[in-house]
Amino acid sequence: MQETLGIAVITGASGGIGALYADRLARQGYDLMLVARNGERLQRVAAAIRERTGRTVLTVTADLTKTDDVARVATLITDDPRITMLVNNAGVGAAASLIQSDVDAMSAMIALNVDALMRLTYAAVPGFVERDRGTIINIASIVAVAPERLNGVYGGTKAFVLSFSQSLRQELADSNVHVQVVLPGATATDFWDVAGLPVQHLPQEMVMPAQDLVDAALLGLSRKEFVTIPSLHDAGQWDAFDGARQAMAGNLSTNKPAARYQAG
Ligand SMILES: NC(=O)C1=CN([C@@H]2O[C@H](COP(=O)(O)OP(=O)(O)OC[C@H]3O[C@@H](n4cnc5c(N)ncnc54)[C@H](OP(=O)(O)O)[C@@H]3O)[C@@H](O)[C@H]2O)C=CC1
Ligand SMILES: N[C@@H](C=O)C(=O)O
Repeated sequence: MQETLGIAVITGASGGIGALYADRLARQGYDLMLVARNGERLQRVAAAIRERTGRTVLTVTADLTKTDDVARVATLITDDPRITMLVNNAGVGAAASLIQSDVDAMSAMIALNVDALMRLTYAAVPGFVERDRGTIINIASIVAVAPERLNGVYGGTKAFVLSFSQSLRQELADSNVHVQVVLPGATATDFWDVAGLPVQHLPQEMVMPAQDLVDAALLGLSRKEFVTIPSLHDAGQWDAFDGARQAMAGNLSTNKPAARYQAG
């Protein structure tokens, strides 16, 4: 068996995109720590990967909307110097409008998509910096830049993931800790059932198989990409969008209101 590349921690690994990351990273030579709520599904994913790759696969049953569970996973990450990668993938979405959404469910979504991701990143980064080695992969969404597409709270959580990753990347620029943020478009997983809009209801030309999404994202990672949008065919569109943002950034804070806001 090839030597280990360290342990990759993957949240939301009991199915969908996370389970595919688990498979692909184990094949690359990572041992795994897989996190999700459904222990039985996690065990099945882990057993299949052990069988296929011979890698060591640990499972951690945790509900990442719960403070104590997040703290438990954070401690596992902080305490284990063999961990070299964190894939912040666990997340839920919603298709309902603000008026039709249950505000407690929205709050739980923020706890998972934002707070858990932030806390686990805080748990991983200091050790990665100290050892000058590590990779953080944050799974955002195209709704980070197109929030009108689905539920607004969901879009807001993914905008957080993008902004947080942009800032983190800048902060870690002088280290060997790499940050990648992945913005999937619609991907064929259980996500859509959980979100309340079966994937069959989407135009099928917009829906990517989950295997293709993960393989493309990992190819982007191997090229040291920061932002990876597998479904965006014209990469120049992202470059123009981000270039406009960066050009504007230097003009956003001044000591006088703009002329259009000066009375008279
Ligand atoms: N599918 C899509 O179209 C898109 C998905 N994404 C993002 O991709 C990521 C993965 O989603 P995807 O694979 O599609 O969805 P799935 O619903 O297939 O998988 C979600 C995973 O997250 C886990 N999870 C859900 N809630 C919790 C929780 N409270 N605590 C711990 N784990 C939890 C689930 O496991 P369990 O139920 O066992 O806890 C499951 O393993 C999400 O962040 C999503 O926002 C982004 C853009 C598009
Ligand atoms: N990226 C999906 C959700 O997050 C979508 O295409 O809406």
